[in-house]
Amino acid sequence: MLKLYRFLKPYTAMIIGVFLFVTLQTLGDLYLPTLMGDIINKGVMQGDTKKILQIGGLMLLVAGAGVVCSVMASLLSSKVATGLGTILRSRIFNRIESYSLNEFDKFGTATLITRTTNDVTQIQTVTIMIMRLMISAPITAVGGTILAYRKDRPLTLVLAVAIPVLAGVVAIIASRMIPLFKVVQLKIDRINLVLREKLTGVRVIRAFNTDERERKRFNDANVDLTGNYIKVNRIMAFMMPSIMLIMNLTSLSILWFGGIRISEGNMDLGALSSFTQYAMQIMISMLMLAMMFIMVPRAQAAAVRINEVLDTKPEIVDAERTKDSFEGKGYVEFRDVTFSYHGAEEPALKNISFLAKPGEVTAIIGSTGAGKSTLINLIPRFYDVDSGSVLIDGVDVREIPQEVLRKKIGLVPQKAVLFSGTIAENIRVGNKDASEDEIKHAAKVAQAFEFIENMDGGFDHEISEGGTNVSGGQKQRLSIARAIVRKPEIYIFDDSFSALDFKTDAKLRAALKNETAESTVIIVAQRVSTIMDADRIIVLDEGRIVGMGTHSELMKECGVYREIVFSQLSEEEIA
Ligand SMILES: Nc1ncnc2c1ncn2[C@@H]1O[C@H](COP(=O)(O)OP(=O)(O)OP(=O)(O)O)[C@@H](O)[C@H]1O
Repeated sequence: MLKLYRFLKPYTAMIIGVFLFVTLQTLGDLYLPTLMGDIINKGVMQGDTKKILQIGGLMLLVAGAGVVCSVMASLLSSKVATGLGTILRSRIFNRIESYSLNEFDKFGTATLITRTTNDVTQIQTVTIMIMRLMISAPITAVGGTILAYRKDRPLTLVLAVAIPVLAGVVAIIASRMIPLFKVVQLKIDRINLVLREKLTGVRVIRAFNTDERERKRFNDANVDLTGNYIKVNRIMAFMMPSIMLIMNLTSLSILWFGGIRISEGNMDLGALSSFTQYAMQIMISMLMLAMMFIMVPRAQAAAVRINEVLDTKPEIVDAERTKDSFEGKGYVEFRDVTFSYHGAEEPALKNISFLAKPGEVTAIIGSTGAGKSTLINLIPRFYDVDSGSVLIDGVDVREIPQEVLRKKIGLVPQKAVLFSGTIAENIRVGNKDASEDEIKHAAKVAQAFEFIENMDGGFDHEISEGGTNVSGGQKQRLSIARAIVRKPEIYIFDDSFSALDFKTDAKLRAALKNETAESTVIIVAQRVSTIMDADRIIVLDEGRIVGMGTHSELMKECGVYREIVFSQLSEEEIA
């Protein structure tokens, strides 16, 4: 956790302020029992009303000042802790933003959300606690003991017995509670995961009537977390009465032995009253310290999880020496590329070599799981190759700054993603400087103009979260318009026409032809009709290229291609 506290640097002055106010408040609190003793001895016992009012006034003043200090300390410590929370959240977010897909695969989204929200809140809460108690608890414990000792030496023996007993009980309880606290975060991760899947997959869940199964999954995770909290609270329930018992027994012993000492004339009533209060202050401060030691490991677990995110360096970073002078505009070349996902036994792509040129359409076809999307993902450098190289305009993608590389590419992913906001804003994601006319033109090419115009508000129509208020085909067309408005050198369509009917598919491809005349177009498709007239068709099978050429060439030479074609087209269409 200390590692995270390096982010507290901008708050140094405020932290010093917190420590100062807490110290003043604690000193005030320690002074009050002495004043109480004085009021009894010098005022009440002597029947001196003036003295009572005098000391009483001073007590009010000290208590009032204590309240002001406490309010100030609370205010400043809250500011520091929430400030730390803000810094941590933005650091985590920035780090996650820099992750390549490998790191996303490694963590999973549910835990990244818990780490950015819940774990940071843990750190925030404990930081306030630490700032308040780190100073006040030791001062109270030590100062209280000295002052109590000065009031009556032999009576301190009671404390010498009570404090170790209290410490022992708290240690036993803490040792049981800390492991339970440590697993809370993991259980919250689980709930987040189930909840996320349930919410994003609600249509499938309804369609397949798996509500019961999902409810059970959520209930299991929920009951598991509740069970954990119940265990914690059971221990807490045992802790409070035990501690109160020890504290009350201590008070009783002090009053008992103090009474004996008073009757023997060795102590006065004022000293006994002060001593009792000091004893309580000492014990409460020890309890607070114990609570801190219980809470810190929980925050420590959160800190470890946050540090894991912050310390995970993205595997894909810009090279120290990057190149941005290119020998062309849109050449994509794979040279003997082999790639495996982390932890996979077999490479997803093996010895892939081909060249896609500007002004040409290169299509990739193959059965599901053949490696088509994987191949596409290597072009914008979402993953790095194991061996071989992917070159854009003669430069290895690993040597091109990622921003420059991705500016060259207009990617339409397999699963169209829309963000909440207007249709125009969604298209503008492709090019933030696009004019209204450019957006309309892109929509026209993507065959989206008509349906957009028919919507309430047209281009200002609001897309709901996750794009649920547009159809699958509409989503795909908006996603295509987004790529077009970018005017990239390289277009990549990853199975982006699958949700379109044949007529719209054909119209869109015809309109695209003019738009992409000078660009390199790479199309992944399941439908042969979509790619039949491509300049080059690459046939992938189990991660290898098993055929490359035009439709007619492949019909003659490539068995796998023929098989795909025969399974989809009628004989007239083939001819
Ligand atoms: N993130 C990942 N981590 C591990 N393995 C993966 C990952 N993504 C894909 N794979 C595996 O890599 C292989 C190729 O997957 P890919 O998505 O490239 O196939 P595809 O040809 O695009 O299939 P489809 O047409 O069904 O989309 C598959 O065996 C798949 O299980």
